[in-house]
Amino acid sequence: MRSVQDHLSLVAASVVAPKPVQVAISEAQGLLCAEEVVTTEPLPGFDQVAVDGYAVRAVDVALAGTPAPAEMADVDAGDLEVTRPDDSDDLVVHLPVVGEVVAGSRTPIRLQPGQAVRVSTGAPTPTLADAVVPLRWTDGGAQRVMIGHGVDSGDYVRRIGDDVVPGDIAVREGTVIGPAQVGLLAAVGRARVLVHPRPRVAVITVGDELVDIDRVPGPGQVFDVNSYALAAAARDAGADVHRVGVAVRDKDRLREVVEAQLIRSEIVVLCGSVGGQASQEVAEALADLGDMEIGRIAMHPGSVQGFGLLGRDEIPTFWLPANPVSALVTFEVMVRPLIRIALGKRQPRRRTVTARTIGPIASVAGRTGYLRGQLMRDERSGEYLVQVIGESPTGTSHLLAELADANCLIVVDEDVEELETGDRVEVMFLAQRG
Ligand SMILES: Nc1nc2c(c(=O)[nH]1)N[C@H]1C(S)=C(S)[C@@H](COP(=O)(O)OP(=O)(O)OC[C@H]3O[C@@H](n4cnc5c(N)ncnc54)[C@H](O)[C@@H]3O)O[C@H]1N2
Ligand code: MOO
Repeated sequence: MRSVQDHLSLVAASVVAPKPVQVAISEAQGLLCAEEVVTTEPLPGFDQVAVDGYAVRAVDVALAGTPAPAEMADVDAGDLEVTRPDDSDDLVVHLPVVGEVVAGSRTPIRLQPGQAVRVSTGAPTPTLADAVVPLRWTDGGAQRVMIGHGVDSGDYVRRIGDDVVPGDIAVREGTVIGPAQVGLLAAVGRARVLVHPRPRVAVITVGDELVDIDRVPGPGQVFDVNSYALAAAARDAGADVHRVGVAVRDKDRLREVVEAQLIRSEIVVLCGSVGGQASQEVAEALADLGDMEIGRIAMHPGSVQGFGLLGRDEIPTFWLPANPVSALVTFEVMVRPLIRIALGKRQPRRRTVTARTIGPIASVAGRTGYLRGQLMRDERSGEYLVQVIGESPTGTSHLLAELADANCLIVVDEDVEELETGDRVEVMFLAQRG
């Protein structure tokens, strides 16, 4: 019997990541960037107004909002006036408003000393203006504006290159492209980006008793659960999935179905009939396509598994055991990491933590156990606690509802048969629920 680690090393060595491709940035979400996206233009691309208000020279409004001297005469320097309103001890500055610039305006406006320009957020800053007085500190005047509060040079102005300057890396190679990265790509004018594409995964189920969910099962027949569940697991891992569904077991027809998937996939997953009588027939169908090795892996559930490099392009092809829990657990342990490697992920494995058991756990000696569990956190100590779902470690691989209740897999070492309450054990997170 081969150990999980040895089998995993063998299958992982076989994966060939698809070549990076250019995709539209709207298609890039969730994928890994395969290039250093170097900015060629500054961002913002020009000095911009950051708030609705009046563009001014800060020196012209320096007195606004300052206490009036005890004795003062109104200052009138050309069009600029400084006065003290009757109802206040503080000075205000009055400036002529010589124009208006809105966002998107193409005609540059020049401001002379002692003038103001009405501006809106995103508008190009008028030449010579070095600050904007927000509307709320003014009377909103159209011909002349009264300003009750001074600003410093640079206030409420976004400088060219504030965000990124030419030569900056907007998105690094290896970064997962999320909403902010998509935004940055658009901001620097990139319509397309080089990414690691999703590996294509085909899922085929085999079994005489299987019918698709759009049919009514006859006596002894069951719905094909696994092609749906495995397709969902592959998609969850990041693959581009083709769910073939139930294939007939006839040797020639099955070979054709598998062959058709080998030329359009990076990974093929077959599920069903690997352990029992029917396996011979499936094995014969696959024999023409390459060596499929069927053996026992030291894990439970899901010890019987097949793996081979099939077709002209030696496509990693898994043959997974069909009990629904075994199918999903073997996918989790063996196939998911391959999909993650093909995606370019640095960390292909699920996050694991050490947890303390809150009850005894039985496992099968000589095999690594992947048991359904409920992971919790002790509110006071912050420590992880874990409870196994179900009692028996064997004969329960059909209990899919138990897996649906689990939020983790408890990973029990090969040489451990019994964990006692309070023992420490490794736990693998499954997807977060709720
Ligand atoms: N001769 C042996 N028989 C079996 C062994 C063994 O070692 N030697 N191991 C048993 C264990 S444990 C498992 S797990 C399975 C291995 O998987 P198979 O692929 O051979 O399983 P099947 O016999 O095809 O099906 C098992 C079980 O699962 C149901 N099933 C099958 N496909 C689907 C599907 N797509 N959706 C839902 N349910 C499915 C099937 O009806 C059976 O009840 O083999 C044992 N036998
Ligand atoms: O090998 Mo089976 O997957 O234990 O139920």
